[in-house]
Amino acid sequence: MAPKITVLFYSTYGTNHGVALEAARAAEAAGAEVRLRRCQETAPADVVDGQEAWRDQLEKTKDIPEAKPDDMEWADGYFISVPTRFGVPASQFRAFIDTLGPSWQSGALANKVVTATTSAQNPHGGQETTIQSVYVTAMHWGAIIVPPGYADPVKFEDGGNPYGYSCTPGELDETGKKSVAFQAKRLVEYAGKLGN
Ligand SMILES: Cc1cc2nc3c(=O)[nH]c(=O)nc-3n(C[C@H](O)[C@H](O)[C@H](O)COP(=O)(O)O)c2cc1C
Repeated sequence: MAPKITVLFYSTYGTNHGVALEAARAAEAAGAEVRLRRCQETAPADVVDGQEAWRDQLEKTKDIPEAKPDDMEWADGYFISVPTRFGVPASQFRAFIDTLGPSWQSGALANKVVTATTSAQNPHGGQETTIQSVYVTAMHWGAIIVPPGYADPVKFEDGGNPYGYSCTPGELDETGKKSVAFQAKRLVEYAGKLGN
């Protein structure tokens, strides 16, 4: 059976949306069944509407289904991409995560493979801590974390974050896409090995 992967993202301005699209493409190419899901926008409508770039991004992704607990229960693995906010994941991601209490309690989140990516305005503005924060939550679920490490030569060209691909806005170039694809393929590979 094809491994089932949920690509879960939140994106205010499009960077993590771009990463999620690459991840979904690569996971499918690696043989997975993929659900691409976005975290619901929780910022007040007047705040979103007050920024053209934010409003445009929300409009652009309106046809991507919002993530539901079933998307997490269904999958064998998660590819998570979220922006850095003051060194940790955006609250829109956390708001979704906070709906997962019953799924966790029933044991439905255990034994999944997880990998994460992020973006931040500054290369040292919290990319590593954001990804690690996602992994801390994954550990509470009993997940198996699948970081890229330096297990592919592309990791010596993409900025070299071993926890997960990370970039600044506008930086997702061909090398970045190769890195995201490697990370997604590795996730699918390990989902398959575990055979949940
Ligand atoms: C409230 C807020 C907090 C942010 N905190 C950080 C930060 O701690 N470090 C940093 O480098 N960038 C920070 N940024 C910039 C975001 O990380 C950047 O906009 C994001 O990575 C873009 O991703 P997106 O295009 O998917 O929305 C912050 C942005 C906002 C709006």
